[in-house]
Amino acid sequence: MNSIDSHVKEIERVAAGEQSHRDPCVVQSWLRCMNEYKLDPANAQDAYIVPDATLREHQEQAESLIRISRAGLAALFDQIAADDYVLLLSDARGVAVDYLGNPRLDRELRRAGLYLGADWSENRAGTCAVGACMVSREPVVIHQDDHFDPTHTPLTCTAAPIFDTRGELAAVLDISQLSSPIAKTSQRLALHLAKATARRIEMANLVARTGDEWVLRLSRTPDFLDTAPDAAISLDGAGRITGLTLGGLESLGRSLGFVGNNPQALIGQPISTLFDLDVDELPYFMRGHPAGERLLHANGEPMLFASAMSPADPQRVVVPVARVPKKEALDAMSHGDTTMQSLQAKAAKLAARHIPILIQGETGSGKEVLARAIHDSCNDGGRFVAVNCAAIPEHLIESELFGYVPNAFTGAARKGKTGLVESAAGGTLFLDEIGDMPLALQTRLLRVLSENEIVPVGGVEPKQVELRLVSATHRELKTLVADGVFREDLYYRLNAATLSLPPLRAREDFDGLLDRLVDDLGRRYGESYRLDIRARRLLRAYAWPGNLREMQNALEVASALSDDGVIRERHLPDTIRQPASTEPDLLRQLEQCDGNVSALARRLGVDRSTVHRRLKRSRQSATQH
Ligand SMILES: Nc1ncnc2c1ncn2[C@@H]1O[C@H](COP(=O)(O)OP(=O)(O)OP(=O)(O)O)[C@@H](O)[C@H]1O
Repeated sequence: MNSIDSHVKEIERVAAGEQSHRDPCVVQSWLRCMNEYKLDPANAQDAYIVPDATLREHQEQAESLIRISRAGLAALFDQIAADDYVLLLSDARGVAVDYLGNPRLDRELRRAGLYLGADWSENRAGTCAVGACMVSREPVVIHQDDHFDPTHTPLTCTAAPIFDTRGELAAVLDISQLSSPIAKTSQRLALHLAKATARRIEMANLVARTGDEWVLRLSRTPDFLDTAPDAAISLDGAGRITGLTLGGLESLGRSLGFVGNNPQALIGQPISTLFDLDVDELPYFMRGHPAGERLLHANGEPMLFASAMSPADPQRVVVPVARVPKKEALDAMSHGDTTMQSLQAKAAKLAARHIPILIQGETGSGKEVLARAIHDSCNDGGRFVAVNCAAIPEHLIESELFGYVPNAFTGAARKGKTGLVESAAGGTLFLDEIGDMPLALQTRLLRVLSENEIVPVGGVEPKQVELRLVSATHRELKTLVADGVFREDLYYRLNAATLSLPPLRAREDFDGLLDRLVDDLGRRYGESYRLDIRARRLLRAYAWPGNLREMQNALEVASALSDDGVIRERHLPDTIRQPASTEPDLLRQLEQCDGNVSALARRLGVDRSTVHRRLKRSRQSATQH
């Protein structure tokens, strides 16, 4: 009898009621496969990967959990990658929506179903770790011939459930290997790691979703109370339990006997049903008090150590713009965009010396923010003085910039006036729209740069000024030189150190910027806002001619229109909500991303193969027309 036959016979004997040496969770799953799903163990089926469009739908629904889980999954993968484990995050329907695996094994992993988009629901795939975990809501190891379908018996798979803050199954974390030692005990460490990571993800999810509530983190010992607690619960202002990390709480409850059979039933109950604790006492359990003394009691008995995070706890929020320490202002300008990173490094070096800097970039791309960041990054005590050359009437620019001596001209103040250049002495003069500066003044500016001196209107005595000049323009200065309206010598003087800000549509850190602006709005209005996936996709797909300023305004309006803090498609301006781009539009958008398919894929929120497919279609339709 070959091994497949003996495997099938064993399952049939178990189904007929024979005792088995297998773990109870395996036996129960086999019985479900035979009796409920009517699967045939002799009928081997290949792993099933859902179509791209279906996968995207699953990913969109799990979007926030995927985002919150990412750091935990990456840390886990680092620990297990050397042993050729793959890591799958499956949603509550059993479809792998996130995946980390060794690209070297890509083809084998895909064939085995250890891959993005694989459907591991038990009624389709038979006994498997994801499927059994979904049904039992318990961590499981399904090792080799524990699998029901003979196709999967080479694999070893370990899964742990991830619950949402109300105790519903949200996802399953699975780590698997294509081949493994015979002994099932070889997977003990894998089980421990999967459980620990699932707890961390539940914890991160609870903290991320309860911005305006208290979070009470619980631990058996004081040692890791603030850094790696066992479980957590969230509490509203009246001290009622609004959410919990079910996996952690169950395991604590089991060992301490304090939770009862069903921690989910705690939702809505006052915290006093669990511990001898009142909401007013929570501040005592915050960081700053010795961890060893933050001990919770139940019925007078010491129970668990606790660490409370207040709704305004700085650990819970992204550092707001206003609170960015000045020295780090330059770093805070981007969130992983490579062009910005090299620009920031260049800016930091230039700022350290008094070299004139020219910032180029489309309107609203952040030229003034960059100029301020340069000033703040090495503030030597002087002021940041911003002048918009296009906004001051031409006949006033000279006196505004250079000041004037007493009674210099009719209507001038009797005591004279200090010019903006002089008031920036020791600091930074920011000349916005420098392309609009009249020619005569350009000559005087050149003198400031080369001689470090100014002569006020009506005066003869030059005054010494040391300052950092940062200028900005959204126009092509070279063209202005060719047209004779911008001095060539000044152009060369400024052009030596040019910083070109990328437009928003080309930024690789688009999502980071978006989240940052949404967080900033939340802080400004004391609310908590988030974007739903459709709104996010529309924002990604839009071309943003007005760059960050336009995005900031759109989000400001959308957040005001949202009733529950969720920014949805209908809250966005019409210009952004217009129907999804047509195929010829796609070519235009590709151009805007400098032909970079990965950048376009990120912007549209789809994968690269989808972009390639759509581009092929649009090129075909372009040649047909
Ligand atoms: N890196 C950034 N992160 C978040 N917001 C930013 C960033 N850069 C700019 N902004 C926001 O975008 C808006 C436009 O920025 P800024 O005024 O610096 O642009 P600009 O290029 O100088 O515009 P213009 O050409 O019209 O003068 C501002 O409200 C600013 O707060």
